[in-house]
Amino acid sequence: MSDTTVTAAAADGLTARDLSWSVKGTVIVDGIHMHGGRGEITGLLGPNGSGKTTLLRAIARLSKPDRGVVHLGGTDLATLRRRDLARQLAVVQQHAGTDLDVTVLDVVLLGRTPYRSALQGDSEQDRALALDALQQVDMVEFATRKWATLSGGEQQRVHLARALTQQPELLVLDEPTNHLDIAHALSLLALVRHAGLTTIAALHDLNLAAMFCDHLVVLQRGRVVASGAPHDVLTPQLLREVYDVEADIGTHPRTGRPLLTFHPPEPADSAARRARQAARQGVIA
Ligand SMILES: Nc1ncnc2c1ncn2[C@@H]1O[C@H](COP(=O)(O)OP(=O)(O)OP(=O)(O)O)[C@@H](O)[C@H]1O
Repeated sequence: MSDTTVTAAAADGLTARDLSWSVKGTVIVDGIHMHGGRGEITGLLGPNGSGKTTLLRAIARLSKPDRGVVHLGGTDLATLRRRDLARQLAVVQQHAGTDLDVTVLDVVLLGRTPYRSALQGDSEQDRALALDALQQVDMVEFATRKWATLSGGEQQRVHLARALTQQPELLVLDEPTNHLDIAHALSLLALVRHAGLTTIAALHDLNLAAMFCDHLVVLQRGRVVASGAPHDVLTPQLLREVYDVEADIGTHPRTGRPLLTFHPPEPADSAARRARQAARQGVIA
């Protein structure tokens, strides 16, 4: 059986095995094993600096892992040429800005690049796909606007439109809601769910993660410390141990998903919390 041959375990969705990445001798993500079900949203959680972006970059082959493999539908992503990889996965990164003097529609049409030759222009079908994606993210009236004039949240929605226009199997989203108001955050995640793509998304808002993700993976200091269904993962104990916060976990009356209510920290706890946070900043052995 060749490396790229489908195996029973890896055929369905995204599987990372023993994925590790380090910089100048410091291990940033360490031996990650995770699975994202086909057509499901897997939420990647963890405090600032826990390794979410680094892991997403290694999964998307934006950086080369030190070791480990990533399979999508049974294919080892490391075996794909750039163009084939771009047909398989689309990435929406944090701070993915560009200073180019281009329109919003031009940015979305970049999603069609993997499907055409260097000399080929945009087809009518490309434009129709791009405009449809802009419609879905509620940005179609901005199609002719200069990209650089958009707000952070508008740029984020356009980046999702570009990723959808790419028609990938896998969507990799790094904090896709961080610039969005609550209405657009909810509608963007609902749109992602409706798209039915295998999706892995780093999220900071735990209530949004609970509401939209099928599966959660929690990172702490570059390692997976919990993974499973939202109800199983989001416990008061995990929130205390990983985020150093106190919370009550109820059930959303309409969705049946976990509903988190956080306790404001007591002023007297601040010094102890800062000390615990400083202790957590340690380098991974
Ligand atoms: N190229 C690099 N050189 C040095 N340190 C790095 C590099 N890339 C990442 N790190 C460090 O690795 C750790 C993990 O970073 P990463 O961006 O993956 O965290 P994150 O979980 O996405 O954080 P956040 O929630 O703040 O976005 C951080 O401490 C970061 O400073």
